[in-house]
Amino acid sequence: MSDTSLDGRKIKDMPDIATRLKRFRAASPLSFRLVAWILLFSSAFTLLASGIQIYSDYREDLSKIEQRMQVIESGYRSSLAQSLWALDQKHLQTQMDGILSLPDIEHLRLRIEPDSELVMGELPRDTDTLTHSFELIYRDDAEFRLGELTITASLHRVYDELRRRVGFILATQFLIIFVVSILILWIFRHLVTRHLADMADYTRDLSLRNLSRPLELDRPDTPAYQRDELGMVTEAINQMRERLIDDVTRRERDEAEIRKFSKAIDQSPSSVLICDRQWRIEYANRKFSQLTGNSPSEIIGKHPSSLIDPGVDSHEARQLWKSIRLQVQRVGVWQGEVNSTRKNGERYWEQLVVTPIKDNNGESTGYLILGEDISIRKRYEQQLLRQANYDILTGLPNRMLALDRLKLALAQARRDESKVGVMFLDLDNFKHINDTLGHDAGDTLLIEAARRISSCLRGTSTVARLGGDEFLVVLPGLNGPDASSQVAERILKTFAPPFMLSGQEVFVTTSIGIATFPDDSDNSGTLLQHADAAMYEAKHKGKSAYARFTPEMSEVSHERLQMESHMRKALELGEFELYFQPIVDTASGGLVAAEALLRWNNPAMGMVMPDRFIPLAEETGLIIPIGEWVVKEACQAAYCWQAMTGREISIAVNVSPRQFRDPGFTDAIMRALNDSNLRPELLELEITERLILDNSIETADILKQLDKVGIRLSVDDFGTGYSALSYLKSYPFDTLKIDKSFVQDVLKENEDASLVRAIINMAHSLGLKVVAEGVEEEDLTHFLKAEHCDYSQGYFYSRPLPEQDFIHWLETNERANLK
Ligand SMILES: Nc1nc2c(ncn2[C@@H]2O[C@H](COP(=O)(O)O[C@H]3[C@@H](O)[C@H](n4cnc5c(=O)[nH]c(N)nc54)O[C@@H]3COP(=O)(O)O)[C@@H](O)[C@H]2O)c(=O)[nH]1
Repeated sequence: MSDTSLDGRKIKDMPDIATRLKRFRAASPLSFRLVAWILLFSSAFTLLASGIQIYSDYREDLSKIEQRMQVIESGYRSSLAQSLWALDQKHLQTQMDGILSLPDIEHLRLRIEPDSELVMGELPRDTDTLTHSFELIYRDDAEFRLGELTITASLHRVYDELRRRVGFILATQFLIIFVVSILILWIFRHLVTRHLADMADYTRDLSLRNLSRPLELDRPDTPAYQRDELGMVTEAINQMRERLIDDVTRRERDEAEIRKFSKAIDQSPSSVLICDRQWRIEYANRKFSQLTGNSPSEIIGKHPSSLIDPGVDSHEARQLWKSIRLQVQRVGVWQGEVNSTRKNGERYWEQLVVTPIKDNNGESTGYLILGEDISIRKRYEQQLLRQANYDILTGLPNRMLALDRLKLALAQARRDESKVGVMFLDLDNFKHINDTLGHDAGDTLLIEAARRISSCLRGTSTVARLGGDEFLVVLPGLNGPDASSQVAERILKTFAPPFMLSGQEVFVTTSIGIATFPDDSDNSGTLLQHADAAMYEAKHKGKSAYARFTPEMSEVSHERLQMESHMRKALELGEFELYFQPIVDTASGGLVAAEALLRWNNPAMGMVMPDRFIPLAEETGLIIPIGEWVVKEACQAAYCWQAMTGREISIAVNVSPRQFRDPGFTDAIMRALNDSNLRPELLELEITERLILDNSIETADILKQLDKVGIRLSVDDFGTGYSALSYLKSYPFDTLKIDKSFVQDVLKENEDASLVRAIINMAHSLGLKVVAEGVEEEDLTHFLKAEHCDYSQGYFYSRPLPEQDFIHWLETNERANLK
């Protein structure tokens, strides 16, 4: 069967008909063959009939001759006998001449008794003869045998007649056959063969490109013609043509579909492998090649297991594919993640879905393997897992994992009836180191501290970073009460050598609190609280110390917990209040701004100062809603004073680092300004050096954003941090606040006076205004005036005041200034 394509080649059924018709026409035209057969049969029949007829005529001629000889016998016997008896020779001669003149009689021989003979005529030599003899008897009283006459008749005439007839019959037959043949030929050609030729031409030309033209014969289109054989063949060919059109249309549609699917598979974002029933790869799409680096030709015919990971034990790979095969057969699908290897040896994770490809009968004809590179997701998951369980900076387990390990250790200890030590460690002065040497130094310190703590522990122990500078150590299977103390001492000892931070040697100590299971508690949460309480105790003892938990300590720890729980409700209960401290023009003493300072008025704890609760608020994240409340209240207050006094008084608000890093920070600031209608230029945000040293792009961006809308920015507590002057140039600060620790001592310490002087000059050279904090004495104001310090703030002018008192102060001060 010849294959058929859509490019216009002959369709598969066509050559049969076309070549057959062509063969008929070329080698043995049907009409000729038909005529030949008709003529053959009719000629044979006619010849047979003519032969019979000729033979019958021949027999009749022979019989006529024989009859004639009988007639001669009966007519001449007696007269010849008379003539012989009478010896009348003349008469005898006449009689024999008479016989000889008869047709066909050629020879007479008269034997006369006893021994004479009379012969007349010639015996024909080259032809057949018929002879007839009869005796001549004379009857009187007795019978006398006189002789015998033998008559010979020639068949020459009979044969001549026979020949003539045969010649005639053949001539007429030939003529008839010729004429009939021509006639039949013409009729047959007119009625049949020319149409067959048309059909042959049609089918010869028929291709998938010109299926639209139907076969039409040059015949009347009447039912009678439609019903005859040619009509039926024509109809059959046209039906076949229509079926072909349908087939071609369907095939084209199918091919378009197949092309579409094939393109979709080829361009699929997932890798696609198609395997045969024996799991030999038959097809691989483009994504597969991109993913693995293998070209299709390299993997066609291979088993997919060979692609998983050559590094992986081939037995393992085979086992995996065995289980995949079994599951696909049983369940119809296998899904999972496998570790594969690219051609260049790079390992990657792949999510695979393996399904059978089934035919219409539900039989598997092959297998489809869809793959997706999930390396990034996997890495991300592993990262998340790591992030969820490990501290990124030190690589130590984090709080979550540490608590898990603690719970496991407690469960084991319950079974073994052993003890578990829980240690809470906090680096002494970490905040100060972080603030002064910067975050990088702080990070280095944490990493080194983690290393030193770990070096003091056995493999079964766990050291974790809980956050900030806090570490937890879990010591399972303690032998005795002193074991944990010994570990604590070892840790304190490893902290004795200095740490190299930012190129300088720094001595850092740690405070350790210890709680023991089951002596102090049998519950992990409580043990942690107790260890924390013990750690605070150790800190109070003096740094570089450890303390074991005692029941009295739980009260301190309890207080912290209580404060946190109170703080969570404080906003809602309206326990926070803003105090305002004036910032005055150093030269004139007139009010220019006020700093908003937060106070917490808790019914149970009384007035709580920010130093006590702000760190906890930062630690717990509560500083974000609290800080938002502060900015909002401060802006509203400043706007009220403006309405009240008719003059614009700036308001300075402290922003803690945690607040600043909150993604909603700038929005919260803008909301506060919008809600209060305060001009952005009247709001000043006080930012500590610690935050600036963070040095992240986000910090710079947020500062620029705030500056762009006109909000003023000041560096708070300048001098207590790293004091890197470069950042003052890079960031859009307006004001620099010299920390009170320098200001307060300028009159006592020459060094401090020089420093303050230098800071003022430097700030002015950078175009910054300077605020001196902690101005408690009048003499200080003289110094600051002399040094051209722009603004001053301190108890000398006013302590932070509740709003009403501040308004009062404002009015009083205004009046005093007016005088
Ligand atoms: N993130 C936020 N931090 C805040 C907020 N409100 C306050 N704070 C921070 O708390 C710290 C302590 O503040 P406070 O106890 O209010 O102390 C301030 C003043 O009372 C004090 N001060 C002012 N003048 C003098 C003085 O002459 N002598 C002296 N001994 N103390 C004085 O200084 C504090 C203000 O300092 P500063 O912020 O650096 O201008 C404090 O660090 C606040 O930042 C808040 O809403 N959010």
